[in-house]
Amino acid sequence: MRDDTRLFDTIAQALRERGYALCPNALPPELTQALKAHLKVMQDEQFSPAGVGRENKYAVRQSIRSDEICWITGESTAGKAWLDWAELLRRDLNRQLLLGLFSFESHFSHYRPGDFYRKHSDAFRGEANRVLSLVAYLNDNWQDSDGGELKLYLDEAEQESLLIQPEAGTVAIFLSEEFPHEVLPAKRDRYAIAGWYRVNTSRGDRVDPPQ
Ligand SMILES: O=C(O)CCC(=O)C(=O)O
Ligand SMILES: [Fe+2]
Repeated sequence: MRDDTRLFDTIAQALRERGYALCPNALPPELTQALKAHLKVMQDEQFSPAGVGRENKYAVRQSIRSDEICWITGESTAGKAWLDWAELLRRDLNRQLLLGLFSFESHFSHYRPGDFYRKHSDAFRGEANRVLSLVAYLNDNWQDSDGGELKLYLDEAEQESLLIQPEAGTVAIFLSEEFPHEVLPAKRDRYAIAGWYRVNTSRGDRVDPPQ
């Protein structure tokens, strides 16, 4: 596998300074290829409507998000390669930023034309579950006119925001509690992976994250 030390350094520095990192061409090209090839052979039935909320509050709410997802378990070669890469990043960020990231969960997402995910936060303040969000994009030749950007709100008043195009190889990483964001509707199919690093908040009889 190629050496991603410099990329991980850049990500760590951006997280330290701003709380987010946007990196075009960040995924190793052979990993991007493998994930795209895997998406092509995946059947539509492997995807199911995405929900919102955690555990017993989880529910499909198509007025909030209309994409379909498939959790990545590592059973496929491409899925395993992705999890391996996310693990290298986890270890490096823990070493550099002392974040204590403990586990990682991620899913493929498919937004059909017109699909969206309204403004949301990936974690709830004070509930130290999802600490860091990692999104990787898998779409070739994305054009401005295709829409489908990730809109990341940068300040409390949500006046300032960034638009990120879901171009293959681009990776967006941000502190889950700090940056509300939304997925704008696209004019073409939009494929991505969304993932979250969590800290271990297990205590007493409650195991969290759930096994
Ligand atoms: O696909 C994206 O750009 C972000 C998706 C997202 O925000 C999520 O799944 O929580
Ligand atoms: Fe999100």
